[in-house]
Amino acid sequence: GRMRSVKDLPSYPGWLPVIGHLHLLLGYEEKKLWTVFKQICDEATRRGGVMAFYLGPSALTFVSDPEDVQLVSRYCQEKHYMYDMAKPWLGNGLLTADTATWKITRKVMNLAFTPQMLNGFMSVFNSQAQRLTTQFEDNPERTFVPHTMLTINNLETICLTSIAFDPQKHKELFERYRVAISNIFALLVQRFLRFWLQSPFIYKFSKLKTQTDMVIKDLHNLSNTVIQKRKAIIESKEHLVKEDQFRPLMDIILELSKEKGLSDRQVREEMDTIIFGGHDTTANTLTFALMLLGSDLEKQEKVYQEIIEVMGHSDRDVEKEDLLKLVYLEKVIKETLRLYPIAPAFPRVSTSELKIKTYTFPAGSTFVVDAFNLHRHSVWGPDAEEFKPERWEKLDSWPKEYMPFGVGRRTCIGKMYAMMSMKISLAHLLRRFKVTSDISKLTLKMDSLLRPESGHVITLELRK
Ligand code: HEM
Repeated sequence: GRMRSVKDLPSYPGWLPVIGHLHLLLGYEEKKLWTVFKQICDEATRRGGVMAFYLGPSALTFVSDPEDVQLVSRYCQEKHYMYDMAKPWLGNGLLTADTATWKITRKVMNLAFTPQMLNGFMSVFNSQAQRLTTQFEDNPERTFVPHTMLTINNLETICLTSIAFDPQKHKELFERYRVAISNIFALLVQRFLRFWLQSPFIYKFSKLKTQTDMVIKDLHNLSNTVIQKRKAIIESKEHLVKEDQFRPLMDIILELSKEKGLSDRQVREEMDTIIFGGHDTTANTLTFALMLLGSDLEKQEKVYQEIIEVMGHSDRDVEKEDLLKLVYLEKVIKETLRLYPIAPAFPRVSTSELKIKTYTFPAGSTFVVDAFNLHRHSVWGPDAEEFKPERWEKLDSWPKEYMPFGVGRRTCIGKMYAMMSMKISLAHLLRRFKVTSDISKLTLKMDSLLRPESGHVITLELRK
């Protein structure tokens, strides 16, 4: 058939000259952002799986059909300028780096994210899961929103494993860091949504910039201090490390940095990026998993029976060997990430001409991969909306219609870390408690991630 140009693309209703669809984003509110975003994604699906949404004059093309998503993930490596808004904090760390820089640093970082390193983290994952279980048990309420406890636990874990910062020893500093990190994203998203502030000139004189700069200064101070201290420790002592022994990521990266010529600043940017990438991602996924299992007691029982089969009726730590045997639990986590991909969409920019359906896109076009709808595409079958961990028995381990950890080469570096830590947390929690909840009451919101907004209460019953 005849190829058409971008101008012929169906466009989302409500387009206005000059500003395009930006006015739809006005009135910043996380819940609204998710509502608008979901409407755009759903409309794109209705319009045949490819549709434009205009940020001013520049089009974002939404795609959610498996073949189109494949093309975009293969041919569009460059990140969108909206990532630049996080650069004052994360600099050229993996997440925000331009492709040329990323190619070099990702190779170095891959050398740190090894199975040995993860095995060394098992003790931290286990003690953090024990801690969480105790907190749930000590909570005076049997029915409560677990989200804050999960989020704090998640941040503690990433601080321990990445920079060996122990929140129990530095309670005040940790609390300051926790508040700063929860503020920074709200501030960055505000800049994006108050689109006039995207202009560096206007932004320069705004109150938002003053606020943001202060928070970033705090965040940088903390990571700089911790890194410098650690560097001194490493250099002052003989560093004998046994295999499988815990070593924070930073040690490995500091070592590699000498070999590979990373500056102190680069080390800081990578550590800040790791902490950002891992600070509440597993917490959100765990909240969704508890909601799903709490609303389906039959499947929860199946998980429980598996845990008992593998670990017996003890409260011992989860060992490396156990992880491989907790196969149904793994399916539960995958299915949770299918229905609730915490990163529901990824913007990417093409570096060459690209043909999608009947349209020809020039280099420099922006696509938004809509993972939320991809995960509900008809290829998943008529029960795509249902929580069915069993479906994974018949699927490839990572089918191409499944992208909870991102697209193309710039996928999540923390995927194995996340799977391991979530498995361990759930094994500890689910053998101690029976969870009930009502997922039909769950509402969602979005800032940098997809999060529960309300209705995410759970009720715990201690298992005998
Ligand atoms: C359930 C847990 C997690 C999910 C669903 C998840 C998802 C993702 C996704 C979708 C991306 C790609 C983002 C994009 O294209 O812009 C990504 C990138 C990244 N994630 Fe994760 N993530 C998780 C946990 C973690 C953890 C625990 C860490 C750190 C230990 C981490 C560190 C990173 C980093 C550094 C990147 C940038 C990678 C690069 O561009 O090279 N993530 N993650």
